[in-house]
Amino acid sequence: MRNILEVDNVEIRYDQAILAVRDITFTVPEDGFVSLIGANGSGKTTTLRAISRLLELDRGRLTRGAIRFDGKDIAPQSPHALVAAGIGQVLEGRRCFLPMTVEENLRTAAASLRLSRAETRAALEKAFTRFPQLADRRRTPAALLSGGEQQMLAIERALVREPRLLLLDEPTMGLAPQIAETILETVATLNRQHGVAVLIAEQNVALTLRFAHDAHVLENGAIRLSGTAADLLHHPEIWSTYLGLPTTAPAILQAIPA
Ligand SMILES: Nc1ncnc2c1ncn2[C@@H]1O[C@H](COP(=O)(O)OP(=O)(O)OP(=O)(O)O)[C@@H](O)[C@H]1O
Repeated sequence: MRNILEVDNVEIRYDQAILAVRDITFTVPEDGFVSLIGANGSGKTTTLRAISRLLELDRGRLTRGAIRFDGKDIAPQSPHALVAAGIGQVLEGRRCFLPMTVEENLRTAAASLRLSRAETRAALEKAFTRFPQLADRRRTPAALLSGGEQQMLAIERALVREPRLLLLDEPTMGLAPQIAETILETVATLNRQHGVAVLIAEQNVALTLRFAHDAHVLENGAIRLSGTAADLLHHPEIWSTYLGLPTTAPAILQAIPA
């Protein structure tokens, strides 16, 4: 399968000095679901923001290496052009317009992308089919939604343009386990049934490894471990560092095929 995203030996600095990430190399296949795992400050957000070219807003800069989306270097492209080319991003912190209703939030996203009326109607319908909870609350201001519903709305705002690659920055942060699972299940369905490639940054390692195909563990701005999600689920370092488990295989993981 062709790679929709290639991150090639990337180094990123902030303020021309602070080295945030280095030697980052990985790919996302066109039908891939790839997870970046790591503690606070390990470099997940920096990597995602580099891909959508939002780094400059934080005075960050790619100082080495290259990022290619769909075979093309992203460096000369604007964030807007990358959205038009097929990158959808759900930033950290569930960005939606709080005073606006669910429907208004989706319509605003559609309008900013200059979708036609028919396209907007279709996008709304798809959003409400994927997350029926949002359909029930379509006239509710986003401020009155639960954290999980706000995350669903933030994801749907990114999907309005039908991206080919969806970037998600810690979508399950602070959510109840059942809601976190619903969110990742929906993302996995999008990937499986609609062929949307996914790159997700997550601290919820156990959950993300259940859904991702491949994962990379970031530590202090560098990739420490890479592998299939199944391999990493069986890696003692993952159990001890990220799952808080002893380094002998817990029974629950024995059931998962290697
Ligand atoms: N705007 C910035 N200016 C300077 N340094 C920054 C900036 N943003 C991030 N960093 C530094 O870059 C490194 C990577 O941070 P980053 O936010 O990418 O990690 P993260 O894994 O996404 O963590 P979190 O889960 O907290 O978002 C950290 O050392 C952080 O302090």
